[in-house]
Amino acid sequence: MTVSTDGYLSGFGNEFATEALPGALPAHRNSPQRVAYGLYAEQLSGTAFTAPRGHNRRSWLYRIRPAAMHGPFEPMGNGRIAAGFDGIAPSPNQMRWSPLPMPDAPTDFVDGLVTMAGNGSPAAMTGCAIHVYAANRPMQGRYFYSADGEMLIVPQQGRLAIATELGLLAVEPQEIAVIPRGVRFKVDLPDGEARGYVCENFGALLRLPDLGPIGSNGLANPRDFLTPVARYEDVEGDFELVAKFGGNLWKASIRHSPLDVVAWHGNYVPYKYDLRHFNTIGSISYDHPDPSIFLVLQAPSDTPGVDTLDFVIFPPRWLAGEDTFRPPWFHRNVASEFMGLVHGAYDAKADGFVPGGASLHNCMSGHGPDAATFDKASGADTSRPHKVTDTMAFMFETRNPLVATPYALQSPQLQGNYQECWAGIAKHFNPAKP
Ligand SMILES: O=C(O)Cc1cc(O)ccc1O
Ligand SMILES: [Fe+2]
Repeated sequence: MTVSTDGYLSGFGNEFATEALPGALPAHRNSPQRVAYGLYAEQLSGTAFTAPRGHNRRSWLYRIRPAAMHGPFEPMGNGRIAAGFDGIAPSPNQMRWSPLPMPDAPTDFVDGLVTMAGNGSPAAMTGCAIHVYAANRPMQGRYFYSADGEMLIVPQQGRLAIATELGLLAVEPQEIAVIPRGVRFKVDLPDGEARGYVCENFGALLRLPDLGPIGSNGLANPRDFLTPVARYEDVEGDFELVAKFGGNLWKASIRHSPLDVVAWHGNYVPYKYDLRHFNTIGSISYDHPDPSIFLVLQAPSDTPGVDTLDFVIFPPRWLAGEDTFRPPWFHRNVASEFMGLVHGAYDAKADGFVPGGASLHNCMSGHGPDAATFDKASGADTSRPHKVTDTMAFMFETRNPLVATPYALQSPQLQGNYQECWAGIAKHFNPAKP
C-alpha cells in the first residue's frame, strides 16, 4: 500500500487499497462469495476491459448497497448546462469574459454550473465541455455524477469539500480535483460560497505527460497527486441522484446515500493536486518556450503528439531570458485556448483579465500581449532575472476549435471591447532604421 498522509494516498495512477473498517477488503481476490460486513462487491471500469495494462483503469468497490439501487431516471432540464456543441458555428473572434457573479438565489454546485464552451461529444468520446460555476449552498440530499466525462475542477474562490464514493477531497483555490467519469459525489462549501472552472473531458483519461529530454523528474511530480482514503456514510432518506448523460441532466430518486463504499482498491480514482507544487521549467538563456513546458495533465488523442485536451498552468516563476521579450509572444496556433485566472494577474495582460474571468482564442486567431504589456516588456531590463509572483493562470487547450455557447455569447460578462486591447499597438516600422 502507498503512503497515507492526512486522509490521502499519494501517487498518480497507482494501485491503491484502502478500507474504513478493518478486514473489509477481500484479500487476494475481488469478488468472494460473501464479502465481509455484508458488503456488496462492484467493479467500476474507467477504460475498456482490454485497454493496455499501462492505461487500464478500474477499481473494486465494497459497498453497503449496489449502485443499481435507485428509481428510474427522468430528464430534469439542463439549467445553464449545454447539451452539446453540434450545429453551433465556432467563432474566430477573440473573446473575454468577466467573472460569473455569485448567485442571489440559493444555488448548489450542480445548479451553479454554466457551460461556456466546448467541442466534440460524449458519444464521440472526444472533446470537452468547459463550464464555470458559482454556488452558495451545499448539495443537500442530492448526489451527482457525469457519465459524459471526467471532471477537472479548478476552484477559483472558496474551498470545496467533495465527498465522493471513494472518499473526501478537500480542495481550495490553487488546487485542482479530478472526479472520474461515473463516480458519484456531492459538494459542500466550507466558505459558504464558491466559484471556479470545470473541464469535462469526453476523451481519453487525463494523464501525466512524458518528460522527454527533461528527464525523469519535473513538471507535476506523481507523488504530489493525492487520492482519498475510503470513507462512507450509512444514511437513508429521500434523496436525488443526478446524472449527466449524453449532455443532459437526469434525475432519479434514491433512498440511501450512494456514498456508501466502505473499502475499495484499484487505480480508477478521484484525485487532487496542489498547483503550487508544480516544478516549473523555463529558459535560462534566451527566448520564451512554448507553453507545453507548463503542461500539468494531458488527454491524448489517437494521433501521437496531438492531445484532445491539455491542462496547462502559468504559475509564479523566474524569468531569466536575456535580450528576450519575456511575456507570451504574439502567436496563432492550430490548437484552441480557453484560459482562466485563479489568482493575481497574468503576465500577458495588463488589465481586463481578472481572477474568475475567462478568455477564448480559437484556432489560428491572433492573440498575445496587450499594448500596455508589449510596451513595458519591450523596454524592460533583461540583464537580471525577474520573478513573476502572485499569479496562477491556466489554460484548457484543445485540438479542435471551441464553440462558445449561446449563454456565453449573450452573457453580460462578455467583454464587447476585448479586441481593443490590441488596438493601441503602435506602428514602429521604419525601413530606413535597422
Ligand atoms: O495565449 C496565452 O496567453 C497562452 C500562452 C502563453 C505562452 O507563454 C505562450 C503561448 C500561449 O498560447
Ligand atoms: Fe495563446
